[in-house]
Amino acid sequence: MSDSRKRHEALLYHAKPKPGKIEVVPTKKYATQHDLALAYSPGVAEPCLEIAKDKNNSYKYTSKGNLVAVISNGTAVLGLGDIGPDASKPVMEGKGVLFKIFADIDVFDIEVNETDVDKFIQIVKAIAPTFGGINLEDIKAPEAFEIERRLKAELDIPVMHDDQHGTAIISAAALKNAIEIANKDFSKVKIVVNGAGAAAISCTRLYLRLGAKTENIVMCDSKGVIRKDRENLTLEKAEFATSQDLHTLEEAMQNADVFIGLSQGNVVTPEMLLSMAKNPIVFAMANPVPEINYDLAIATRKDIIMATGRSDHPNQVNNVLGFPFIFRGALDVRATKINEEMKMAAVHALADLAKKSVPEQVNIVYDEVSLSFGKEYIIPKPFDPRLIYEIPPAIAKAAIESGVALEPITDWEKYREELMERSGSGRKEIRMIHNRAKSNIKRIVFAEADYLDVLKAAQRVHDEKIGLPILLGRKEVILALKEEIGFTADVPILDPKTDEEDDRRNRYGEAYWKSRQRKGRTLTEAKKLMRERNYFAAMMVNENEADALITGYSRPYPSVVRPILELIEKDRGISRVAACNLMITKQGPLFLADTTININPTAKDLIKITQMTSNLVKMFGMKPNVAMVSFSNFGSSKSESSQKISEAVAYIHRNYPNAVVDGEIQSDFALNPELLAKEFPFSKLNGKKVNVLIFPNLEAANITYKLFKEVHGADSIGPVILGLSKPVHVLQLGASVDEMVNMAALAAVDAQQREKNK
Ligand SMILES: NC(=O)C1=CN([C@@H]2O[C@H](COP(=O)(O)OP(=O)(O)OC[C@H]3O[C@@H](n4cnc5c(N)ncnc54)[C@H](OP(=O)(O)O)[C@@H]3O)[C@@H](O)[C@H]2O)C=CC1
Ligand SMILES: CC(=O)C(=O)O
Ligand SMILES: [Mg+2]
Repeated sequence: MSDSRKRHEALLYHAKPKPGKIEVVPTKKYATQHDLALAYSPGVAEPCLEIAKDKNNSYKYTSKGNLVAVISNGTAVLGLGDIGPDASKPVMEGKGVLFKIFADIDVFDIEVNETDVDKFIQIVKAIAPTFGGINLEDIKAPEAFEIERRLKAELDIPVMHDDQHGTAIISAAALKNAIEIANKDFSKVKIVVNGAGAAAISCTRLYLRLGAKTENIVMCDSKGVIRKDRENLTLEKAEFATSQDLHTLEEAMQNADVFIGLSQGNVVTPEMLLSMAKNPIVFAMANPVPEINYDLAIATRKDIIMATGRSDHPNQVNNVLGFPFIFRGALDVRATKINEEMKMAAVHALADLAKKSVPEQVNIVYDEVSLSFGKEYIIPKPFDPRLIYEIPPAIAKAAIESGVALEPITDWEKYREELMERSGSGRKEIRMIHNRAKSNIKRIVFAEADYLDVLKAAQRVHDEKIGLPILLGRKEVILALKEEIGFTADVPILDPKTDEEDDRRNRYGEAYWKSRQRKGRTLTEAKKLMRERNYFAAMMVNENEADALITGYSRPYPSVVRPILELIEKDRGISRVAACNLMITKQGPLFLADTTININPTAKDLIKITQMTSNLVKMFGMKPNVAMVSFSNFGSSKSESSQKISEAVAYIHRNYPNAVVDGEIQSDFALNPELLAKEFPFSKLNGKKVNVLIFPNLEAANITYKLFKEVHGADSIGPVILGLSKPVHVLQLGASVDEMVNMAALAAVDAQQREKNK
């Protein structure tokens, strides 16, 4: 995209459909006069009086505890310099967005027209009662140092100058990892820091705490190398003044191992990079234009480890990875400060996270095949969903241990769950299934492991200890893909077509033939069929050589379901199988059936589908509340489809009077308790939260589940086949890695359950 297109797009993004990026949203009901009498006068007086008695009550009755002020005077806005408070507002709104989306923290952005240090401090102190924390942003050095130091001392809520400490934490974590990858030693690396402002000084101080040596550091400002013989140095610059006979950045860069840029765009040349030591580490962090362009840098040196502050290249070293999570941890224990211990805990947590295997959704967001720790992935990506539950606990723990937490956490598991919920990545039900799968590891065959996404799912199942994957498919392809994605674990790989599997094929073929000999199959045919992956995999489960099977990623659903139904017996008492999808919606989990198997079920089929789905719901630890949906309500239409539903409902009511099942009912009545109570108070669903929808036919069910997925972005598990005697599940063609992992977890729990019921 051309520069003028980019500029136009950025302006349009900020201007339309509403100017700006953030708005205030009420968190309480405000629909009726009664609601307003609580929200405002007279009801509001009560919390006011409670807070007047004890100001700590503001954490109980107001949004203070989750509200952070992002405050700037616009004197050092990104690398744009002193552009003033008005012009800084888009950046401050942007920080507000990042606080919210990454850590569910609410923000008021406050742009202050004041450069005098005393007055600025006075203003911040005066507004501090509103907030649970204060994030100072884009305030230039040296004023930023005094402002932060005094506010920290004089306020009892966490105060952090993001450009100093957010940047220091992230860049220190990234540098720690880069040094490890480059096989260098923190105590020996020669570091050039370009810039001697708020960010540069704090970053360098933190590197010293990680083992860097003052004598190995050369710092430059806009006038060149900061030497001891320079006059009128600020205290902070004097801390890093060198006695080496160096004058320019160009001289300083010679043989340097590390370049840290926190200055201005385009001040580093390719020649300077070429003069650096072997395997140089270059963090060009000025925003929006780095000290040297990313592409130019990597074209100049093949051995470079390169990072910028931008999101459009690998290795984004930017404080966005820090401030949301640092404040989250601090607010959650009501820390009075953000201290050195908390910062160090964040450094190590971030550095360690980069070494763990990366969730698929991160690969998807960043359009990567497989991110893994190395030169182009030295630090986690901001959209990594693990940040919210890995970083704040580390910070909260450090706050508690260092004695600055007013409300220490004791139940860490619960806290982790809460953090997951905040990001929306929690999905309680899915986590519950994952956790249960982990409690008793089962062997899961992935019948199409020679497909990249299937292999990635198997890798996650292995790494997250959800199950023990057995990989089926073309062995050489699996081995090559395993190497590509860094799946190093030694797990079984079976190729049903090769001679190596002769033995198994013969055994499986014979067992299959025995069960089908009166249905027209010959032994030769049966053995030949075992070359086909789905037959082979299903027989593995039948013969108890695997506990569960996941297949269907690469072929149309019917062509996979057919052999499965031929090979796997139905459960006792089941004449027809069905399929259910669990959708994780904003209103909670919803089980939909039959989404993929019975095109036009009869009343009898609907009864069975309801029973099997209810059993699945119970497997998730929930009570089924079943609405049998239609286009009509309780007999309002005499159509064939409405009548078959009402027939099924009548049967269930007669034979299972305690089951919470009702219909036929329209889906809006089923899902809206107030509407239901008003119009159909007699319904068994009255006062219940419906979590199962049984549809009159496959068309309606299938369309609905796909609409949920596409329009609402609802996560799903399924289609789960109901009614088979073994945990065998067929994916929809092209299922995502997440869907496959969820399905594998469910299959494992299914296997555990059957083991228990034996
Ligand atoms: N990636 C990230 O997460 C972050 C990046 N940054 C970036 O770091 C830069 C500095 O921000 P911040 O510290 O807050 O600002 P400050 O205003 O506090 O400091 C700016 C510093 O840059 C120096 N400088 C300016 N031009 C040059 C030059 N040509 N060569 C060497 N030094 C120069 C100034 O020198 P002098 O002292 O002589 O005026 C000053 O020391 C900005 O580009 C900002 O975008 C900042 C925070 C986070
Ligand atoms: C990222 C940031 O805070 C800055 O560049 O100022
Ligand atoms: Mg900043």
